[in-house]
Amino acid sequence: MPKKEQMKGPSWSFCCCSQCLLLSAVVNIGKNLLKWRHESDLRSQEFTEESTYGARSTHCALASKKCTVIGGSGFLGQHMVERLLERGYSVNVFDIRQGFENERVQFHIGDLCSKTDLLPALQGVNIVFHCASPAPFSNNKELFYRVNYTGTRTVIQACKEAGVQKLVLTSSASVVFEGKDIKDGTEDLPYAHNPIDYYTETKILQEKEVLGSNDPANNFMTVAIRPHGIFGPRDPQLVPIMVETAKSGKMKIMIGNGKNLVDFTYVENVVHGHILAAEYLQKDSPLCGKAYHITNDEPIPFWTFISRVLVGLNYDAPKYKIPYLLAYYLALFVSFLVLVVSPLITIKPTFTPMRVALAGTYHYYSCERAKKDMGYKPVVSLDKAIEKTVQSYPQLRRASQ
Ligand SMILES: NC(=O)C1=CN([C@@H]2O[C@H](COP(=O)(O)OP(=O)(O)OC[C@H]3O[C@@H](n4cnc5c(N)ncnc54)[C@H](OP(=O)(O)O)[C@@H]3O)[C@@H](O)[C@H]2O)C=CC1
Ligand SMILES: CC(C)=CCC[C@@H](C)[C@H]1CC[C@H]2C3=C(CC[C@]12C)[C@@]1(C)CCC(=O)C[C@@H]1CC3
Repeated sequence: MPKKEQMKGPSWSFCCCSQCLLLSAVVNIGKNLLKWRHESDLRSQEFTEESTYGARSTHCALASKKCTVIGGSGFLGQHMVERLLERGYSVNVFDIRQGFENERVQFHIGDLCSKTDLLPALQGVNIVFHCASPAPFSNNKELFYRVNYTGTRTVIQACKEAGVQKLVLTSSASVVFEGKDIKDGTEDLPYAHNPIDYYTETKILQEKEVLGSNDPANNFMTVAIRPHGIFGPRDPQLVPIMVETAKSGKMKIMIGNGKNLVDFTYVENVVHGHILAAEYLQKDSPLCGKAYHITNDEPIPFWTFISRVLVGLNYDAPKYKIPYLLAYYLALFVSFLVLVVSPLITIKPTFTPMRVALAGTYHYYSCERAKKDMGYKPVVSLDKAIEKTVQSYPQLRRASQ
């Protein structure tokens, strides 16, 4: 809407004959209209230029900017919150713990499996980002099922009850991965019949629930973002595990021939994909009820990525190679031994068939659908992302010997 002063009536000039008055009034109205039009063009230009979120986001961004990030204390969640605040959203965080301090954020601490806990965090909210999950390497099957599956059903019910219009789920590209090569996989690949672990099995159940609940006729729209291998500053998982493995001397051998391409996705790109999805998710948009891969769009050989991060932190890159199948059957054998001795002792092996599969196969995904439907383009290149990540972990850097 034009500002008040731009709406004010025409200003009268010195001659007071009726023709001059009329002429002057028309000229002034014309001038004011042109001025308003020009300023409103500038305003919308400014918005679309400052944002990388495309023209369609204008409507949504102006309509409602109140959101809740479920899992907002976690690695991805914290980055989501920071970017949303920068974009002018008002942000609630719902999480089982408070991961950081920020006076601009309203924290709601609770368990997402409880609707009573959830509802206060969803009042007056238009968009919910659901990026909470138990850690993928946990062995607790019951917890995965309870949080990822039944908990997500509770999130959906609570959203509907609170009148939330958009639900954006953080799923995972692994929902289609069965431990066999995937090259440039699209979202049309079927869900894995034999998911690599129980975490992935429950991510599949979760995604199906969220996409199945899409109901634009009743003003409830859902979309699932499938990132892969998220990394970046403050990640407690990927880089710390790599460094831990290197420190223990177990990072000397590459699994496979070292050529298998994999997606590693910088956290800011993942965040960008989520916000785009939320802003493009409209009643008539193709996003409704669909899944979208979000990657760096620069697949890299798994061992090249590992080596670049390790060398960046002053550790040695792995040098030796072991054939993939040999490593896989060895890991199967280790799992079998662990099972046999499990009544006597509990061992948590690091060398598991699932990890061998992740390290030795191709698994990279096409993000063409996200490019087409929401204008997605990574905002940070892989080179820059690795550089930023390495710099962000001074405490993990090996002192020069
Ligand atoms: N990291 C990766 O490479 C990938 C991750 N994803 C998905 O991205 C999402 C975010 O992952 P990431 O940021 O790495 O995970 P984090 O573990 O860092 O963050 C998840 C957050 O959710 C919280 N949480 C767990 N259970 C509950 C619960 N019952 N109620 C409320 N909050 C809960 C966690 O608390 P606490 O820490 O105490 O458990 C944590 O704060 C997840 O859905 C994951 O499946 C997808 C692809 C790749
Ligand atoms: C050889 C070695 C010790 C490598 C360390 C890197 C791994 C910790 C990561 C390499 C690929 C990553 C990955 C995930 C977790 C961390 C890695 C195994 C996920 C399983 C996280 C959750 C998902 O949704 C899928 C991810 C696939 C890739």
